[in-house]
Amino acid sequence: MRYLRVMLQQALKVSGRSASPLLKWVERCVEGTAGGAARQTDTHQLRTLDEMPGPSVLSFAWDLFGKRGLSRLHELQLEGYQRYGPMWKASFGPILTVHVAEPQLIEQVLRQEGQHPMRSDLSSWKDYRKLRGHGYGLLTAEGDEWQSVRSLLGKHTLRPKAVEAYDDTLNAVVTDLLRKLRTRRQQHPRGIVTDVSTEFYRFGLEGISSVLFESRLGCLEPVVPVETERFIQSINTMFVMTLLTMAMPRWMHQLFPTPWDTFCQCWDYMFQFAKGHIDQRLKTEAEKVARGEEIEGRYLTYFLSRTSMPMKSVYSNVTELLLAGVDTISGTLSWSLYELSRHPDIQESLRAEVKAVLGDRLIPGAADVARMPLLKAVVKEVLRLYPVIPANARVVPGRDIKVGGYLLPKNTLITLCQFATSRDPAHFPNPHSFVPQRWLTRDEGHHPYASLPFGVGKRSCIGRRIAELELYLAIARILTHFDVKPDPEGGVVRPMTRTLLVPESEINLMFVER
Ligand code: HEM
Repeated sequence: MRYLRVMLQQALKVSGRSASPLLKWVERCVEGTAGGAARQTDTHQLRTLDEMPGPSVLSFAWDLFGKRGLSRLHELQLEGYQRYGPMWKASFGPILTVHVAEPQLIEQVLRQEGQHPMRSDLSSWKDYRKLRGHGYGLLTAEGDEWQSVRSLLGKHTLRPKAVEAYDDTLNAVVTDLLRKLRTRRQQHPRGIVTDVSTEFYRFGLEGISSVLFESRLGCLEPVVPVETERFIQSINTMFVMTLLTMAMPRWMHQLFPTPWDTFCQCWDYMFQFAKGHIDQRLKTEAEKVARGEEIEGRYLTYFLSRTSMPMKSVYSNVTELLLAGVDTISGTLSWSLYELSRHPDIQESLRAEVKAVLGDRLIPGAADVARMPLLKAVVKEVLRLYPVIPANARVVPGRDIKVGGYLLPKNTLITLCQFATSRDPAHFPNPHSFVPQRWLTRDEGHHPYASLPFGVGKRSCIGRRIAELELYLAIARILTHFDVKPDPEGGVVRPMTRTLLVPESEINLMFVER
């Protein structure tokens, strides 16, 4: 039935009637049978978890560990859908999780998430904090603690006006990135910057630090400070170890201590790094106050430290914000340039859009990028194809919930298969192709929950506006200065899961000075 829907949709779209009422009527009729699992609750008895299909514990463990499944977790979503339909259960080590791979069902879950949504247990992250006596940051806090930090931070990160104020700060970081790209291309006989993601990790860290501390770390200087490299390396290793430590029952940590020990060492360094920068920044402020100077901070750490939040929470929040701002930006910027280099026509149209808005100016501001619809469409399309968080999650504590005709007991971990939905031909024709134009028409024809790279609702990404601004400013300026081409000797780069979705191999790009 699902394929009938896809064929009907595509046939109508090919005939140029994508926005027609006919398509909507067909979709409604077909969804009444294929996507209507939810509606079964009205007429049928709810099914239990025992009746849900899914691989046996052994076969899933074999998929994960025997067939490199940990790095292919995003592909296992597509395979799971093919084998079991839109909902299936699987045991990820000691954790039983229900996979949900249709936007209608994801919407049902998110509409029942309650006042204080819980993403997932993130057991190993929380275990580490308990072990060391650290506080929780926004990523790991729950309940009232989460709510109060969210309200505080949201004032400075979610309001458009507050975020626009960061455009000068971020543009200064983009200026350094351009200089670094120029140096790197000059060092290569064919103007190629190898492994662009490494440079973009540094850009991500420099960007989020400038927003958090209003001071620079020097990540884009010719000689990168050792501690920032070590911080980035700690994030990478910690993400690899997250999946491993969560897939292993706790008693195994003693039998095979390396993953857990490495995981803790990475976090130790990240907390230490963040604390060092916060203490340094606050000391400078205190000295200014002592000299009777006015302090006028516009950076997040300053806002946090002026609240009644205990310092322990300031440290953990800043650590988690630093962490959240690195891989997310690096991955999305790498894939954006990778796809633009392979689609020179789209790159040219985007450059024309930037020029039309900027005129003679070279540096856009927040108000300028807001007038660049193709730029926004490119980032949306990149995040559809390569959602940084390929599988989001929710746990609903306290009560059972109904999803797709099943009754899910309270505390069930529900995996929201965003990678599968955003590559679903029922919602995105030609789903594996880079087609930013699909976001430019008013009636985009897909379910609103089909591509949710930043999540949705109360627990959605708090850094979304900052991330988008940073990406828009960087892409617009890179294209103003360079033609970006693929490395003629490079091949196709595929994504892989490392908790987050990252490029599986190096992305090498040719930067031609304009
Ligand atoms: C392309 C860039 C980014 C993407 C795709 C992204 C995506 C996400 C997603 C999917 C979530 C989970 C939402 C949910 O559970 O519904 C999330 C949460 C979060 N993100 Fe981002 N993110 C990005 C950049 C950033 C940046 C730059 C920051 C820091 C300024 C950040 C900070 C956070 C935090 C703190 C949370 C937890 C929010 C909460 O639990 O209340 N993110 N992000």
